[in-house]
Amino acid sequence: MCYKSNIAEWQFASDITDENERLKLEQSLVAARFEKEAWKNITSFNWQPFTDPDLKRKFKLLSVLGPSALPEDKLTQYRKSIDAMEKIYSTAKICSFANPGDCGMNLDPEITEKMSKSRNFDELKHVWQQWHEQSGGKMRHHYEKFVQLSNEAAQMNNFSDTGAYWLRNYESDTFKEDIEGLWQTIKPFYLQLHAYVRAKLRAHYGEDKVPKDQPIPAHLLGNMWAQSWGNIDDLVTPYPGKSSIDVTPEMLKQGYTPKKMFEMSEEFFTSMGLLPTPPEFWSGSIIEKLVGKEMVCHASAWDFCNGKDFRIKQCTKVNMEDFIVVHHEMGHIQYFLQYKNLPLVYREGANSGFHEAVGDSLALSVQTTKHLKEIGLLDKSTPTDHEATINYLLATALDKIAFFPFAYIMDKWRWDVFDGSVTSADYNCHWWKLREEYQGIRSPVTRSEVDFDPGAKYHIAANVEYIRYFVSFVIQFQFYKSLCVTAGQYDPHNPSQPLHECDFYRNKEAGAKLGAMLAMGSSRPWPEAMRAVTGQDRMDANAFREYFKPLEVWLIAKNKELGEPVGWNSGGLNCQ
Ligand SMILES: C=C(C[SeH])C(=O)N1CCC[C@H]1C(=O)O
Ligand SMILES: [Zn+2]
Repeated sequence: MCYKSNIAEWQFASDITDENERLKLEQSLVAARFEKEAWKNITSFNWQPFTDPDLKRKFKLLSVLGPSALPEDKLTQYRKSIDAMEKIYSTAKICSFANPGDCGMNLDPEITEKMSKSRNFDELKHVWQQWHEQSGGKMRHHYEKFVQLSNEAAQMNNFSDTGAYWLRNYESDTFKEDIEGLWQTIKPFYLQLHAYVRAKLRAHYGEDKVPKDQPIPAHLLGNMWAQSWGNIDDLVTPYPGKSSIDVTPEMLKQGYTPKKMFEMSEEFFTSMGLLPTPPEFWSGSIIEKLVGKEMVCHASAWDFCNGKDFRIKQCTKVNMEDFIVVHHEMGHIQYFLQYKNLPLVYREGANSGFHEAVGDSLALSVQTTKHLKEIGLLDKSTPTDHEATINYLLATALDKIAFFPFAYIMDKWRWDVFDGSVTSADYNCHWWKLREEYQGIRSPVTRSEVDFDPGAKYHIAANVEYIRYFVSFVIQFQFYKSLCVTAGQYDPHNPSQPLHECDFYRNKEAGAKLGAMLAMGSSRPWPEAMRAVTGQDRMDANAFREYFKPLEVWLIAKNKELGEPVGWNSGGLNCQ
């Protein structure tokens, strides 16, 4: 709900001190008292029989109080458990592999950089294990407390558990089935990508390190959580030297700064007739890691609900990966701007996945060879023949396809924990069971229930629901395809205009269509917002499959040629 972003939270997130933690807690208790009063007013009305759809929707959305339903002592414990985990995560440090005396490596930027760039099997294993030990390994008891209190709050709101409370956002009785159906559509393609990447990793690290028919060791994918594999594109690119969308070297050569990255992103939005950011955005945001302070570096966008104060906090590095994240965060800001005049209760995304999809939909246009040439980050002579296309689609697939099983298990694991089918005795075993079954990856070191590896990921430490990103990675291709058709940049019957080359930069019609949907906020059920952009009223993986079709054909043929088995033998993890 809009009023959740407030100054005390911002202060703690941008300057982690005991005093700021105390003030944040104090502020959240004040907010809880207000919410409880408002909730008592709302629920004193017999609103279910109301006939005015808009009034009824407002009462429906406001009639769920959330964790503030807890008595103050329990709410305090609930907040303290989450704040403690977020603080552990955001301040955790490890010692360097190469220089064991250097024990000041932070996740952002040192550890992330190492996981992305190192090709040393043992160094990657060291960094991976140390991070999991210093982050998740220090949180288990906080998480156990959080689960108990969060479920208590959910039940006070008439939900069976926290998972059910989270799913109300999607307003669908078949949501879990719909997600499973989308995963079944995407899974065959994921298995092909997994097989190909495993073959390439085996070629680099050797059969003993990356066995043919086994899950891939989790520390070799260029990312701490193996959620996006784009950073190992150099190891897996099909046609080396042909072309690469990683324009980081050119960004550095041209002296790009985080400020320039944000200004370029804003210009992409305004080129489509979308809204510019107000002065408060530039004066209030933190777009580089602060020196001499501990801060939450995980990127976030903030709406202070006064119609003019909107901010981003991001420890931006000058590279292509962060250039995409900048667009992701600016997509949140654009949504805030578009719905800022709606009643507070409607200042949300149509559902949480919509909010995550806005920036990514535009980033798909920004990253095209066509657009990168347009803004001078790619040489005009860069080829766009079939081999270049396969290189481009594979690099994109390393981020967009690899992500699905990770996003799915982030909440499958929590749904299972919240509904009680997994107890704390099996937290870690169940995590690795899902990681192996869905992602086909395995821990590089032996794990036990001394460890708490889920806590090594921000969204579990900070209690941020995650299936929103799974939804986003499906619908962003529906939005992208529809905006491309509107902009006359894609015609399914014209092979000279493939979907993946579409760039709707400066197209006002596409901007108007997207802006109109964003301005709806959460005032209408999300299928109506979906229809406003795509004409469809459901999530549909076909746009995604259409985008990657040339690559899927190529991967199937390549894996056959390599004699690479598709899939893996599961290690038969038996949790208690
Ligand atoms: C960039 C953000 C802030 Se909303 C983020 O958390 N994302 C964006 C993609 C997936 C997820 C992650 O980093 O795990
Ligand atoms: Zn986001």
